[in-house]
Amino acid sequence: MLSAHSKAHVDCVSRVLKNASGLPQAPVPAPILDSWRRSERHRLDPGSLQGPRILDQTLLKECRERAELFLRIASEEVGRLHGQVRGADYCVLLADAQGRTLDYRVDATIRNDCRKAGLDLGTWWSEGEEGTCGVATVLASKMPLTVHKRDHFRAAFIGLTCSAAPVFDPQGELLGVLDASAVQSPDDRRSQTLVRQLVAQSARQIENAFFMHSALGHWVLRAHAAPGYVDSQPDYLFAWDADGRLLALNPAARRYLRQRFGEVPGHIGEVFDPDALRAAGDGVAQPLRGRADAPALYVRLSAPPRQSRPVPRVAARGAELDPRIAEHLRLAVRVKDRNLPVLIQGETGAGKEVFARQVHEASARRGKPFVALNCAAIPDSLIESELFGYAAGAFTGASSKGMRGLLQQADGGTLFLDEIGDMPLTLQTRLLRVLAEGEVAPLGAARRQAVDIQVICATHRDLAGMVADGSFREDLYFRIGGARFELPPLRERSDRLALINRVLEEEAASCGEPVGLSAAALECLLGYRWPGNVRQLRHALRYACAVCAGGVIQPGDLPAELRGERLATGEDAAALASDPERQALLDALVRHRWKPGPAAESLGISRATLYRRVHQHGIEMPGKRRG
Ligand SMILES: Nc1ncnc2c1ncn2[C@@H]1O[C@H](COP(=O)(O)OP(=O)(O)OP(=O)(O)O)[C@@H](O)[C@H]1O
Repeated sequence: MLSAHSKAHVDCVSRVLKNASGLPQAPVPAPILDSWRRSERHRLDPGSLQGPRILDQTLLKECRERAELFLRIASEEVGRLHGQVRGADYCVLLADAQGRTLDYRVDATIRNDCRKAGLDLGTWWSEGEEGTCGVATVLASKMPLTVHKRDHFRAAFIGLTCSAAPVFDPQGELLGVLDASAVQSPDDRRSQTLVRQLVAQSARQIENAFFMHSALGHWVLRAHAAPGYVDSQPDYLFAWDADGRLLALNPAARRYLRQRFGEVPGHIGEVFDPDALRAAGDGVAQPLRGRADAPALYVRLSAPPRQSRPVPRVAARGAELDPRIAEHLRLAVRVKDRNLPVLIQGETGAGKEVFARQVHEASARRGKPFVALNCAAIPDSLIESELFGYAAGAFTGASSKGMRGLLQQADGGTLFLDEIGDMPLTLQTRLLRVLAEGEVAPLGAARRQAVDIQVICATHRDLAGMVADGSFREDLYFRIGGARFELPPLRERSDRLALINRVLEEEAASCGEPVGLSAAALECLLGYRWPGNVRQLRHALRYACAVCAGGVIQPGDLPAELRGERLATGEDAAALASDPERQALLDALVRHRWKPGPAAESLGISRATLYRRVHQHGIEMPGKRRG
């Protein structure tokens, strides 16, 4: 039975579609009206209250794997956008070119409301099925849009406001859609203008980061109509190979070329005069006039890095592990080998899963399966079948062969349950039974099956507090918390330098070429608070590897928040960087992997003098805790 509100919506859609050409002014913007017409052609029912389709876990995993590079490059910016809009209760979705939500950020406080309204990881937004909605309508129109409340075609979504923008790859293909949505918003569509602009800006940042990734190893021209923005926010990006063949363009550069040449030329020499290009070096941004009477743009040209470029290294791999973590590891292995469950607590991104894997690998069960489930990353409705599996034909839509659950897959090995605090109460009860009885009952199966598993759980939540407020079972809390280990946050770890090196090596390897860190960039990394811990470090270095030119990461290549904090503490980064004595000290320390003896020797000073100067210049030696 439709509510009066939904019924009014259905009447409005029918009236508008019948009379749109006769109305002096349609009540919705033209792109929305076009989408309503398409939705009608798809024979969708505007009165339908059904939520969107949701991918099953296997398909979601496959889609995420296929879009791995896109998700990896976009991740930093998706998080940044969420940081900007979460205060106003927006969630952020990143969908692929088919409209499947593959990355989703939402605050725990609004997660349930969003889920009820149809927003979740794995939701599949196609205009043919869901009608006019943020992601699908942007996929069809290929431009940033707000689909506000009753702009949606189906009544199921008329409470939502969705502002979305397309993301194109450097060859001009649509990669997906970035979207910020809220369950509650004022009725006036203009209230969403700012959010739409933020989303469009973030979509551009993802496109530019994607461009930089594709342009690795090639000539890159950054350009802007104003000289001051060439480095920080270039509007146009062009990349070409040694023969001048244009390989990658960001969408603005593609539009620029289409407007001036009618189509995209194949060679950079058709766009800019080669002599003028040669003159545009790597120094101050130069004005460069394009062919076809284009007005001059300010540009900076970056040459491809030389293959055998010397890369500054900062410390040996495998440097010491933080002693607290080493001790936790030793104890956790002993506890696990005595068949006691291990509970890992720590801030988000602190490396709880990495730690759990290390414990498994060092335990007697090494070589046996290690199976992980993140209870916060999949819908409640899927956790049950993921964990317990189901028998053939257990429910409508179930696979005819049935499915082995993770508990069975982990038989003989270790099951890692991440974000255990997000497990629904009903499943907590079933899990408790499995742990107590060592038997699992798949959905719809006639018989129970014996399983031999050791469990490691992790959470960043206050489980004791959840027990107190009744959202976590006390008996399960005691059963999984045989031994509890608190992982220190990255900012407190004494092995930060070694971690930075290890993660940089891994990220550079996935870019396919060596990348080094300048001393100033290293300082930014060492001095930052890292609220997102090692995950944030990884994303920051991934981003920096994608955007840095010349194979050495400079402070300007790091995400803005890392640079911002340094300035916010009152230090003037430019002044620091331009102090020659400080720079010489840092260079020597970095070159000698922070070993004071060799660094002092290379500078021709004693160790005592080196320490004094390091102190005078406020340089923090890695391995020392900040006071
Ligand atoms: N010791 C490490 N060496 C290299 N990378 C690490 C290390 N610890 C964590 N990471 C990286 O940091 C990211 C987050 O790690 P992990 O998933 O283990 O954190 P978590 O604490 O389980 O996160 P969450 O709280 O979101 O569940 C991953 O990309 C992982 O590769």
